[in-house]
Amino acid sequence: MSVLDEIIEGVRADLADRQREVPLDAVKEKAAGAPAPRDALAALRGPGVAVIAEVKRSSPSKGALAAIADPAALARDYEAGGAKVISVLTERRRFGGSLADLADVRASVDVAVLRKDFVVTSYQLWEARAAGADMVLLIVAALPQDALVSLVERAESIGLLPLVEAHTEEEAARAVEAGAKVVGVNARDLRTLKVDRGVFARVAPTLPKDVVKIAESGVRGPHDLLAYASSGADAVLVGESLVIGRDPRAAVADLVAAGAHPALRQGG
Ligand SMILES: O=C(O)c1ccccc1NCC(=O)[C@H](O)[C@H](O)COP(=O)(O)O
Repeated sequence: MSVLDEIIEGVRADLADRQREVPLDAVKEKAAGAPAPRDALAALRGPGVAVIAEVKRSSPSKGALAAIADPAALARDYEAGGAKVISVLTERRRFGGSLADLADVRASVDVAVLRKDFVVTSYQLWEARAAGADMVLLIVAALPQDALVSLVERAESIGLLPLVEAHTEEEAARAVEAGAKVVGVNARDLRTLKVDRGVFARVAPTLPKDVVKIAESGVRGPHDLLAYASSGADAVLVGESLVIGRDPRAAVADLVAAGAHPALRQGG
């Protein structure tokens, strides 16, 4: 069994518990009362290379990273540094996250918020919207194509912008076929956890021009952002290097400054 399979097994078990406790209609009712979605697509299409900063306590590859007692305070620091979107890992067993973290973050910042999890059913989309999420991650490797297509459609229909994640050219083609407007290319192979920063340069050029391209994982500082930008990244998604550093606000600001360099893309 791969790491991804193991994670999804745990996600399904936790999901079954929540579905027993809270019927879908109750989640939908909560989603109806959630604040209107923020325009994440416009934020990502703006000038420069956007920074998506992640709230990440732990990971299967590194174990415990940072305690993060107050995710909302961390998110405010990220926003003050210039992050365009805040990503919140809501998976509990391996990442130490929760939907409560996401709701706290969403109530504390003015930028869009991404639910980063292992979504396998539309119930999780409704949960995301009910907690205030504006974007949701869908991982191609975790979903058969018919499920991916229907989750992309359902996400959009309830006001969530799907970020569809690929790791290979074949997965990127599946993301586009499923109708993704935003595709993330993850340098981390979720089956083996190996990080290869060269993956983005191989996969991103196969994506259509109008698709927003996000380079995920392995950003240690501005030099990695610049390398991804030179291969066509519209945005980078950064977790570990921000949460383990001493000054997350300054670390984001350094990335944002690098991404605003006039030699890089200017949006549109
Ligand atoms: O981070 C992991 O070890 C991991 C393992 C298995 C599935 C997903 C995993 N991470 C999710 C992510 O994609 C990253 O949190 C995100 O891209 C940020 O990456 P990084 O900046 O390298 O923390």
